[in-house]
Amino acid sequence: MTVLADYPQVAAGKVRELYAVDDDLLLFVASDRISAYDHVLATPIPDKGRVLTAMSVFWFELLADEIGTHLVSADDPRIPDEVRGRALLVRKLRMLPVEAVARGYLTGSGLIDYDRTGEVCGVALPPGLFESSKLPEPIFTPATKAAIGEHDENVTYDEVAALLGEEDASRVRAATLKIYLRAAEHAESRGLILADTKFEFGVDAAGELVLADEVLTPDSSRFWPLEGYEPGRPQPSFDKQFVRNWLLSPEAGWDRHGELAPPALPDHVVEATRLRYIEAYERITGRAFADWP
Ligand SMILES: CCOC(=O)Cn1cc(-c2ncnc(N)c2C#N)cn1
Repeated sequence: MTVLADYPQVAAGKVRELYAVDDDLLLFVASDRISAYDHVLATPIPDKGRVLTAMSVFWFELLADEIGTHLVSADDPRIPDEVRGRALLVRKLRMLPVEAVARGYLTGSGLIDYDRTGEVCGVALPPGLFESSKLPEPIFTPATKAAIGEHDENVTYDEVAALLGEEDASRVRAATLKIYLRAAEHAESRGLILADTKFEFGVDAAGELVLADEVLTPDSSRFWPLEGYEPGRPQPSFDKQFVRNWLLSPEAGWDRHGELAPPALPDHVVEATRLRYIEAYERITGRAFADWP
C-alpha cells in the first residue's frame, strides 16, 4: 500500500503540492487550504481539495478534444488512500515558465494596468471601460510566476516570445484563448461567468503542447454568478465571497492592510463556503459531488 511519504515532494504552492511518483509520473495534490487577501487561512475548508480536483478532471475531459492534457488518472493504485479524490496522477512535462492568463472581463491586475496605461500586457483596449466591464473579445494577458507571497508580474506577448521562443509563445496564446472561449461558453450555459482564468502548459517528449496544472477551478479562475452581473462594480466571487465578507466584518476584527494573519473562520462561514464549492461543481459539471471519485 503506497503512502504519500513514499513520494518525494518536488513543488509546493500555497494550497497544492506536487510529488514525484516515478521518472515519468507526478502526483498533483490539492489541499483543503484556502487563501484570501494573499493569506493562506488557518481554517481549512473540508472537501475543497476534492471538489477542485473533481472540477479539473471534468474540464480535462471536456477539453481533451481541443488539446492534450497531463492527466493520467484520478483513480489509480499509485494514488495513496489518504489523498484519493484530491490527487491526480499526471504526466511529467517540460513546463513552460509562463502563467497563461485569458481575460474576458476587466478586473484585478488587468483593470489596474488598464487604468494606468489604457492597455493590459501590451494589448490596447478601447477607452471607457471600467471594473467588471466585458471585453470586446477575450485577451491573452500572460504573467511570469512570482515567488510565494508575491503577485505574478504581467508581461507582454513579446516578452513571452523572448522567453519561450516565437513558436511556443504563439501556440500558448492560441491554446489559451481557444480553451478560455470553450470553457466560458460552457460556464455561461450553467449560469456562471468565467471572468478570467490561468493555465499552465508543458511540452511532452513528442514536442506537443500539453495543458497541465489545475484547470478552470475557482482557485485558478474568477467565477461570477451570471444572475446579478453588473459592470461598474466588483462582482461577488462565487466561492470566496462569504470568507472575504466575514474577514472584513467587525466580528473578525481584522485589518487586511495590517501585518497580522487573518483570524480563524467561524464554522458557519466554513460550511457555507464548502457548500458553495460543491454547488459550483454540480452546476458546472451536472454531476453529483457525492459520486466523486
Ligand atoms: C504544486 C505547486 O506547483 C505547481 O503546480 C507548478 N508546477 C507544475 C509542475 C509540473 N512539472 C512537470 N510536469 C507537470 N505535469 C507539472 C504539472 N502540473 C511543476 N511545478
